[in-house]
Amino acid sequence: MTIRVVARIRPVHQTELEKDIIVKVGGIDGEALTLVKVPNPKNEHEDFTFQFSSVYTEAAEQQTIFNNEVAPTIKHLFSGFDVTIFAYGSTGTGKTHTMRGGKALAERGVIPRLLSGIYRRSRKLEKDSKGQTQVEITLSYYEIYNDKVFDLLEPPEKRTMAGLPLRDSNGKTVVVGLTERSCDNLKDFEKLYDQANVNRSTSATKLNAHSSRSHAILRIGLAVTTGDETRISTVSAIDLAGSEDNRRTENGKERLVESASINKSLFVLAKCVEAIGQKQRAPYRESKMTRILSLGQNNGMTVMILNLAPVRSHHLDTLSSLNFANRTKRIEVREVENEPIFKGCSRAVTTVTGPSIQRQPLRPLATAVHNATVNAMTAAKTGGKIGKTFSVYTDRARLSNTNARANYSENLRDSSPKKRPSDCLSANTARPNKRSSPSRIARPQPVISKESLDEMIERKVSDILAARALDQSSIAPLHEISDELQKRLELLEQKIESKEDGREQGLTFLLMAKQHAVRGEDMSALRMYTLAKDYFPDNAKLDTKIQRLRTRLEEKRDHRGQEGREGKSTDLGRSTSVTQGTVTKVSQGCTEDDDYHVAETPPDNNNYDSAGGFKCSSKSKGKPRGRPVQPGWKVSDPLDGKGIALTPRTTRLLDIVNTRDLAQIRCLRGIGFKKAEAIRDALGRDEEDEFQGCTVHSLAELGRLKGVGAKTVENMRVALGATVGSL
Ligand SMILES: Nc1ncnc2c1ncn2[C@@H]1O[C@H](COP(=O)(O)OP(=O)(O)OP(=O)(O)O)[C@@H](O)[C@H]1O
Repeated sequence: MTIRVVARIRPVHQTELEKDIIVKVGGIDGEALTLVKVPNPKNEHEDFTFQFSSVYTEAAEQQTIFNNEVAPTIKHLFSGFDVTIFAYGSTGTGKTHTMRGGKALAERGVIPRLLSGIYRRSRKLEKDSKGQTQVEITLSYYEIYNDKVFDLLEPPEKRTMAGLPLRDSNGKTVVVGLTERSCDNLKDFEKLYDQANVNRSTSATKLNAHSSRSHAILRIGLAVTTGDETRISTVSAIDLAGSEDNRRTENGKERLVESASINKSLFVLAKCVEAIGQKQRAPYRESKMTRILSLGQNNGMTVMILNLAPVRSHHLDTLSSLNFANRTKRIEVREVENEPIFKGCSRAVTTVTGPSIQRQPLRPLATAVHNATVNAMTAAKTGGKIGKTFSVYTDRARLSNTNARANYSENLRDSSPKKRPSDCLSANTARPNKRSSPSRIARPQPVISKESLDEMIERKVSDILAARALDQSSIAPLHEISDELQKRLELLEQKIESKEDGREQGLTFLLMAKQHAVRGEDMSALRMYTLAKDYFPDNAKLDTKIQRLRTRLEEKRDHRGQEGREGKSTDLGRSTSVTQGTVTKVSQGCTEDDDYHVAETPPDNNNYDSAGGFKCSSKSKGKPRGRPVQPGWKVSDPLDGKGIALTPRTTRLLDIVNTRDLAQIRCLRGIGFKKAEAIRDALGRDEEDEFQGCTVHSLAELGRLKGVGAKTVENMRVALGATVGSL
């Protein structure tokens, strides 16, 4: 199913003239309105024609738009599908009017009507099930203003300069720290919504007296619980800010900054749509709005309402919007409903259906009608002065659209919950068992030279990896592959994947080593180089570096030892013992700037608790510093475990990690929900549980946990510096 795009043309304003109307609408063969026609700015006698699922004129009422475009999605929302409804258009075209509308009953926009529909259905469901089914509705509402996210359910005084951060969680972008309010009835909703809208950034511009200066996103969470099964789905109703031509707005400085931010995010959105159309990687991360909207990535249903002004003064903006919408309508969205959550079900289920599976593949509708009127295209391209090109729909398109609305309802009916992520899982994740294909077995084996075999393998591997990156399910079936080829293919694929992972990790260690070395932190640099060695075992240059650092550290230690014996500079009380493959360090006075501190004496048994855990010398004397190494935990790093004293900062970091408490771990810098879960799972949920939970004793051990890595460790550690600084 593709994104449903419908166009709505607003009435002419009092300040505008009827004679300036340039936007015309039509239908194919006199059927429902689906066409928008706008003259070519270079040649008024020629029209650009665009086709959408539905087109609404200025006469269309709020109720009609809701009934036709939004009401049908409510049923699917209750079946566990996510729904996204967003209004797009340049400034003053009626986006806020469509989404929010006025206070009078007839003027109410899509959002209040949607809520009304949801409450009505909830009550019916609860009543019909005689209370067996319970529905909980929650709301969050926020705006993206100057590329910063602000909670609209909180008063503006509570805003921080930086706004709220975004995180990726289970394939969805979430706003961290957003208020979520439970809302039981329409009255409460309206109160909350009205209050929140007061908090929204709006200003008067020359083009709109109440121009939205931000993108506003209302998220309605629905949890339908029957017995021990809960189905969660979300509607996102988004009122985007409108693009502005600042030659016409005469915006002042502040408005210009806002405008630049709005235009930039809309530009990124257009780039995303363009990239999806060309099967390229979409630059979602270039703007917060595109990350949140995740056009083409979010499962479920997406409806875009394209708002247009009918008059000439908006001519270029109208064409630009139409062109954008024309591309958007080709984006496919996957109809996958959210998996139900069962009481007592472990989180591991969600990791299995993680981002790579839930995320939407970025590909255009292969069979989409390409709307291009050759004449119009040529005119637009050769136009010269107008720096915009338009790909335009032709009236003679073969697409039969006899009853667009009926088709839509049909589509929705077809998309009833037939696919569940878990059902799709095997299709998406399991590699096709090519050997079991009878056709393949029956086929005579082709005679292939070794060279061409190698070439075929490499090509196939790149194809598969590329396809996997885009969409697991889109891996093309492999034809005509012999058993031998298949075997080699799998081996090579494994090799490439593990090599890539390792290389990347090794390079990260090298980079960090260099950074430490530049800052003169020889001990840390040595540690990072030693870690990198595992990944580049034959690198002679690396050996030299490690050796040089060891020598330097030994010299320093000797120098300090000498100073100590001479009674000088004993305040730091540092010494280092560096032996082949092992750096032994014990802290006398743990400071903040270095993780590795040395004691005047080599480590002895006093530095360990009875179970082999670490005890900090001096400062934390008597306090056990580590926990016993649990069975199953492998300490292989020469720099780990015994002999290393930890700074307060490192200790704090390890303590947090060892709590296995997701909330605490998530507070660490660079750790989102997914990473926190990975860490917790790597350690075992609970020390007592069946995983035989283990404990992390050093940064190196932490860095080796799945999904962590040295860079993340360093980030967490550095960020903790401020909080433990006083220790
Ligand atoms: N279908 C419509 N019927 C009646 N009035 C409309 C309609 N669409 C828009 N308007 C009016 O046009 C004006 C501009 O609309 P609105 O503020 O919704 O535009 P917008 O696209 O949200 O603009 P911005 O991007 O600047 O926020 C408002 O006064 C609104 O009431």
